[in-house]
Amino acid sequence: MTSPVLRALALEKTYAPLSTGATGLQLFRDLSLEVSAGEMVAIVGESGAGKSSLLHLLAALDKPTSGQVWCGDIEVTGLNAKEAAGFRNRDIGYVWQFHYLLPEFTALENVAMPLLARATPHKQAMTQAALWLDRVGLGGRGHHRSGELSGGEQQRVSIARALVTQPKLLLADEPTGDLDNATAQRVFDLLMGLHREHLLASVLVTHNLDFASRCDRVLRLREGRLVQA
Ligand SMILES: Nc1ncnc2c1ncn2[C@@H]1O[C@H](COP(=O)(O)OP(=O)(O)OP(=O)(O)O)[C@@H](O)[C@H]1O
Repeated sequence: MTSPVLRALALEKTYAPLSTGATGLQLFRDLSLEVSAGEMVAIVGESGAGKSSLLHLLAALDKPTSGQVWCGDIEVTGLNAKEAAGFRNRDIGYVWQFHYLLPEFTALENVAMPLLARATPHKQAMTQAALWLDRVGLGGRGHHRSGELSGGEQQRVSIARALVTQPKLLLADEPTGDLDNATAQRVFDLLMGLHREHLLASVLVTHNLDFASRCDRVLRLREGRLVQA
């Protein structure tokens, strides 16, 4: 039995009350999660349940009040800001609801960005980016500025950008939330295909119960914990 790629252990996250009058909030209590290579776990839950906040903890974009996150043998929760940035660049592919591409840069340049950020030689980065654009079905669009592409195409580019570094872990936060039904279906199929092909450990946050049901497991975030949906 292979050990899980991702382990979240007894996570707690509490926001303290603020002097502005904002009340405190206990978002997670004793929340645990394990995801293995080749497994896609869907996380569903009401708006405000904490789905995005959980992905932020898993990706070292935020720290829990207590508990640990491990990715392989890296204790994610123990990383300082610089180490966390390196960890995200190396080990995580993150797909957001909004693509966050740089509109003035070409699709190729956007996909190459994470490789260039880790000082991969320019030519090598561009070759890898072109391969990944091909894999998401946009081989012919590499020299178009990302702002000239449709919403579905932009999300495909952002998937290529997330995976160009060949991470072990894929975190996707409502990746189809901004798309019409047919485009959402195509983008989900693409993500699922790449997940399987690369044997990723994947966590998909979605409000789409049809997509969730196609994942290996569906967990519902309720009252600060993950429960079987
Ligand atoms: N820095 C913060 N301080 C206080 N509360 C916060 C902070 N960040 C998030 N929250 C609160 O945590 C809760 C969970 O937010 P989150 O965006 O994770 O929910 P979600 O399940 O992803 O919602 P949606 O489905 O609408 O995207 C919300 O009530 C939000 O206001």
